[in-house]
Order: sequence, then structure tokens, then C-alpha cells
Amino acid sequence: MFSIMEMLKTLAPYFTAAVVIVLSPFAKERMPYEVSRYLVSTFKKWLARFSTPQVTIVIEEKGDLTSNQIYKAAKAYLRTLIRDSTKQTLICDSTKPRGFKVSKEDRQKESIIDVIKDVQVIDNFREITLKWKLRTEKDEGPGFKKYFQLSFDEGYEKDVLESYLADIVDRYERIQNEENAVKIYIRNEKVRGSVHREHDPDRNIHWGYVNLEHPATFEKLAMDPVQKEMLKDDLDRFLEGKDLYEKVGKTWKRGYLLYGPPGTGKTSLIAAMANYLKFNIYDLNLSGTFSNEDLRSILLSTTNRSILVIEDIDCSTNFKAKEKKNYSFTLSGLLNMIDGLWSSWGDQRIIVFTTNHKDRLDPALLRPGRMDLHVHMSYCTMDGFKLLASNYLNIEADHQLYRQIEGLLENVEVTPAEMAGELLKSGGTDVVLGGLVKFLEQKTLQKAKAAELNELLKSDDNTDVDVIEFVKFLKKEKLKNAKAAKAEQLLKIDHTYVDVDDDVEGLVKLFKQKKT
Ligand SMILES: Nc1ncnc2c1ncn2[C@@H]1O[C@H](COP(=O)(O)OP(=O)(O)OP(=O)(O)O)[C@@H](O)[C@H]1O
Repeated sequence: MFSIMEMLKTLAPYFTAAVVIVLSPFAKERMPYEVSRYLVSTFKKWLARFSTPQVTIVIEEKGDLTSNQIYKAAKAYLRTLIRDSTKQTLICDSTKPRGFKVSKEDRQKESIIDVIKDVQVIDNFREITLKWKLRTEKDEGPGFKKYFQLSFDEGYEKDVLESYLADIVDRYERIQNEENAVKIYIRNEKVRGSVHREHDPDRNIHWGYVNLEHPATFEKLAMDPVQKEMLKDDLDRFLEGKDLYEKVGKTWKRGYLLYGPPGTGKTSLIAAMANYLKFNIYDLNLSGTFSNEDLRSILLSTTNRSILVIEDIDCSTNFKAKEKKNYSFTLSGLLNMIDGLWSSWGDQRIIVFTTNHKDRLDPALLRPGRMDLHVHMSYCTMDGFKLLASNYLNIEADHQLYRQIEGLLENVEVTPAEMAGELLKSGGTDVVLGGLVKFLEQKTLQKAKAAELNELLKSDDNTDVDVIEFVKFLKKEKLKNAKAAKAEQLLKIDHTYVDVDDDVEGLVKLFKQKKT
């Protein structure tokens, strides 16, 4: 018996000859159109009997209620496929030219390449050949509906649905997440590691960026609840304030000064603001030496919907020294930037300064109107502690140790960072809170010791001893290094490391002896 292949082989020359004749210019001219069309379609049908049947999936632009995610994913995928493809990817349909369309909007960095309607795009996945086509069809309503038609050989339905299309959707979600992620930019030509780089060729400014994976949110921040609400309202009004800013003739900008001791959450608050607004952060370190002109260029290289952060403004910018040493970057340069260029260029921009010592800032920076809002981040209160305990230990109600903790918190200054450190320790809730109580008791004791030492130093006859001078003296005299180091620790501003058994009186006596 003939096999199919043998039969095909036998009949193929006759059919081929017939079709060649039909399609030849000679036959085309002489044969009636209906006859040649009939012959070609019969040939196609006959051939189709021996080829693998095709399956076609339709992916419509709109789902029943919302847009269809698979359509969006397919569209994005085909863009990358065309962009990265070799020329074979685009196969012309008999009636359409081969090609794709290109577009670019004003603010887009790169042009976008899209498929044209009815032009076939071929993709390969494992051993499957996949044929994509963008189609349009008259809708039931007045418009047109768009859909992708995806065809492939029968038998691969599972692979296509569960692997190929699932991959495309996954990839799309990843790109979406990447695009929506808040980024933190650092201006440094030397940034290394897995950072992405951006270069503004007009101004030759380099930024390195990574996704901001800081989990801080307003809900997780321990800060004065009234202040927190006020700040959130302020940001909301800012975000929705386009019309208002236009109406009152102000540029769409906002400046915040965050101040408070180290570890009270200033950096966390900036991250929470960025996550809340979905604004990128530009972290500007002013400690380098650069000019006012550099500053201007840096500013112009940042984008809208961003937060420009200048941390530790008191330490990073010793403006007076810079002015003396004739560095060209000055305080007035920075202030001009805030008042002039920064306030008149771009939209939806926030500037944040942070400092641990508001009192050390140049009054020019604090002038009313320069920073719109001053936010004080302070030591941990009982409310703040409860919020941290709920975040770290999932305690929603009361706990038997709360009263004791409240009493201790009234007497010592503990930063939320210190509290968080204690709450992160291992053990069950009771163990961790027990540890925290011990920590607070220790702090209370240290505070008392420090006060005692100060009294001792003050009360002595005419020796008006300055605590810092005391430490310096011990060091200068190289007086038993170990003791000097202990003394320095003892006199640390936050008195964190004092051992309860330290011989305070002995040290003071020693000091006095040496001094006399
Ligand atoms: N107010 C707070 N609420 C919740 N967690 C906090 C708070 N303050 C500090 N923390 C915890 O302590 C860590 C360090 O705090 P953060 O760096 O935000 O403080 P900071 O005030 O910016 O300190 P510095 O002035 O030293 O930069 C944070 O990652 C967070 O885990």
C-alpha cells in the first residue's frame, strides 16, 4: 500500500506543473481568472490535507471588564522581539508589505517599535513555530476591536499556554515592576557593583541607580502621630496641587527640613515619602569639592517627580571653610539653587535636607519660606514603642511589661533605632520585652552615673572641670591608656557603654592628682 509520503511524491510533480502553468504570466493572460483561482485553491486544499493542522488562539485587547493583561504582555513582547530580531522575524503577508512601525513621544528616551496590522511575526519556542498577527475587526458597537492571532501546529496547545504565554506574561510583570520601582540615584562616576548607570550627555553628569528596596512606609514609622498625619496631608496636597500651584503662581515644588538625633528615622522617613509618592530619590552628597556650576548641572540632570536629598547638611557642607579656602561651591550657590533655578525649573520636585543639629545650621538656610516644612524626629515615645512592638512582635493589644516600659521611657532618651535593635533580638515576645526592660534600666542607671560624675566634677573646690577637657587631659598625659579610654567612654554624650561598677570617684581623684 502507498504511504502518504509516497503518494505525495508521486503526485507532486503533476500538481506542481499545473500550478506553475496556472501562475505563469502566459497562462495568467489567457486563462479566465475564475479558472486559475479555482485551480490554485484546490491545490492549496489538497496540500493542506497532508500538512499538520494549525491551532489559532485569539488574544483580544479588552477583557470582559478591563483590559486584557495577556494582550498587553504580548504587545510588549512583540516589541522586544522585533527590536532584537533578525530579519527573518517579519514575514510579509501576501497582501501587505513587510515592516513595522516606529514612534517616539516627546519625553521618551527611545523610539518604540510596533507590529503593523496583518503583518506576520514569526517566533520560535522550543521546536514550535509561532505565528503572530495583529488584527482588527469591526466591533458590535461603532468602533473596531483589536486582537492578536497566534497560530501554531496542533498538539502544542499545552506548551503554548502553560509555558510560552505564561513566560511572556511573567516577563511583562517583571518589566512592569522594574519600571514602577522607586529608584535611588547616587551621583558618582565611580559607583561600582550592580548599579545601573545613567548619563546626561548634555551636562556630562553621571548617575548610578538601584531600585529603592527600603521597606519604610508611614504606617511603619514611629513618629509623632499628629506630625505624621500633617506630613501625609501635605504630600497629598502637593501631589494633587497642580491647579492650586498654577492658580497662586507658585512653582510645583516643596522643601522639607528633617531634623533630630541620629537614629530617629530621618532617612527612613525619606524612603517612606518616596514609596508613598512613587518618586525617585536623588541622593546628593555635598562633601565633594565641586563648583556652583556643577551644582547647577547636577540639578538640571534630575527628573520630574523626584526627591532631591541632601543629608547631614550641617556636616557635609562646611560652607564657611569652603568659602575661605576658595572652593567655588558656596552656601549662596546652594541657596541660589533652592530659590532660583530649582524653584523655577521642572515640576513635582521635592527637596529634603536632614540634620542632626538644627542649631548649627546657617540661619540663611532656616529663613522662613526657604524650607516649607520643618519636621522634628525625636526620641521614642510610648506610642512610638507600641507601633514598633506591633511591627516587630505583632503585639496588637497590651502586654504586662508595658507599664514598666512606659515608666522607664519617661526618664531616658532612647532612639527608635535603639528600640528596633532590641526588638529584633531573638526569643519569644516575653523574652524580647524582658530584654528591652533590662536595656532601659541600664540606660537609666548610666544616666544616673553620668549625673553623679558631673556633680562630682562640679562640686570640687575651685576646680571648674570641663568634662571634655578632662578626657583630653587624660589622653594627653597618656595616663594609663586603658583608664583614659574607659574615662572617654564614661563621658560619652549618650553614656551608652558605662559599666555600673566603674570606679568613677577613683578616676576623678586620679585626674585631680595629675592635674595638681
Ligand atoms: N522613627 C522610626 N520608626 C521606625 N523605625 C525606625 C525609626 N527610626 C529609626 N528606625 C530604625 O532604625 C534604622 C536607622 O534609622 P534611620 O537611618 O532612618 O535614622 P536617621 O535619623 O536617618 O539616622 P542618621 O541621622 O544617623 O542618618 C532604620 O532602618 C529603622 O529600622
